[in-house]
Amino acid sequence: MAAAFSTSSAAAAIKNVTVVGGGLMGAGIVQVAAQSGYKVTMVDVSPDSLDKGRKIISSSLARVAKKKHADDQAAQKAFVDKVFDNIATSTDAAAAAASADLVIEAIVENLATKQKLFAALDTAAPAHTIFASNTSSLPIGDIASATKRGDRFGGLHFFNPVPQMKLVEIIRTKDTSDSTFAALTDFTKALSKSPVSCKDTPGFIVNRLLVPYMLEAVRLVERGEATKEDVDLAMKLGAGYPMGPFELMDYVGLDTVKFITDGWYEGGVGLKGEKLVEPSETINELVKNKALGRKSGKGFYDYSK
Ligand SMILES: C[C@H](O)CC(=O)SCCNC(=O)CCNC(=O)[C@H](O)C(C)(C)COP(=O)(O)OP(=O)(O)OC[C@H]1O[C@@H](n2cnc3c(N)ncnc32)[C@H](O)[C@@H]1OP(=O)(O)O
Ligand SMILES: NC(=O)c1ccc[n+]([C@@H]2O[C@H](COP(=O)([O-])OP(=O)(O)OC[C@H]3O[C@@H](n4cnc5c(N)ncnc54)[C@H](O)[C@@H]3O)[C@@H](O)[C@H]2O)c1
Repeated sequence: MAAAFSTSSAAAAIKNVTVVGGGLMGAGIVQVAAQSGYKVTMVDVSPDSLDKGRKIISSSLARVAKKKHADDQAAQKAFVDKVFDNIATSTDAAAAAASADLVIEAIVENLATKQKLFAALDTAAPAHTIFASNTSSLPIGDIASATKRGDRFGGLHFFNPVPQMKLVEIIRTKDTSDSTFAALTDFTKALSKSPVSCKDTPGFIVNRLLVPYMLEAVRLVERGEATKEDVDLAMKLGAGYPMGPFELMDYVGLDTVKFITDGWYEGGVGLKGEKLVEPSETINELVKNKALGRKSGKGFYDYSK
């Protein structure tokens, strides 16, 4: 039981990591954990999805390898091979969780789907295994309520692109034990990321500020006050953001932005019915047309050329 091991042994006990969901975020988490020496199993629903995850990792690792070993192709290949040696893949989440010390979930942003997954993993994983969700917006306590290991459950919120973004928000619920929190903090540091901690509150720190900002950018354009191109340029050159809000929404995925907004507007604690997070017809229409942003080749902008 987590309560039985000390801070340092809890952290040291994490050797095998299972990441469920090998999309934009899951693949990134698999990559940075494998790069840091953990044995990682990437789980997704089908061999095709796992292939997509492997491709995300390959192209990201190629960039990292080029940076590490500029003119040495053999060293680049050796680096990439070494990281892939630490990565296994599976379509069987329960089997993967059975040998994991830490399970990180990065599947679709839907409470019932996440609860169903964790309920199944709870019976399959050993007692010591820590569970973490990478949810952008759902209460960690609600997800954890599907399990009997609330003390060994926390939020581990990474940012996109995972290999590049240094921040991880660590969320503790009222039940998360000190040793679980310490293990998640030490794991984050072992990935060379900088942790911040936050209570289990909608959007944690970053998304609570970022999502209303992105929605207001959409409303500004809907009101005809400026073009999306000018809004993006303005926020890059006038506020020093690396991407404008429309570029960033396309980067995050418009389906994810919609899941977050809908969830909060329909029932997020303290945000229900708030104008600040009112769903956007423009985003709804784009998602309906499968224009999900970069990952589908089109969103606010066209990436197909
Ligand atoms: C909604 C969720 O819950 C929460 C979120 O995730 S919100 C989204 C948070 N993310 C952001 O805000 C991202 C904002 N954008 C950025 O920071 C930058 O535009 C960016 C890092 C994505 C790309 O940077 P940019 O300078 O435009 O491109 P580029 O020159 O290709 O890359 C910059 C560096 O990042 C590296 N990089 C970018 N993407 C990478 C990836 N997927 N894998 C590895 N390295 C990557 C590049 O190799 C390069 O490294 P270098 O400077 O050491 O040579
Ligand atoms: N996109 C972002 O910028 C971002 C940033 C931080 C956190 N998040 C959160 O991370 C999670 C994943 O987001 P994403 O952008 O990687 O989504 P994505 O759509 O790119 O990937 C989700 C992956 O999960 C797989 N999946 C779905 N249900 C599954 C199941 N039951 N078992 C196994 N695999 C399953 C899908 O096949 C897909 O490959 C969401 O909770 C999202 O809110 C997203």
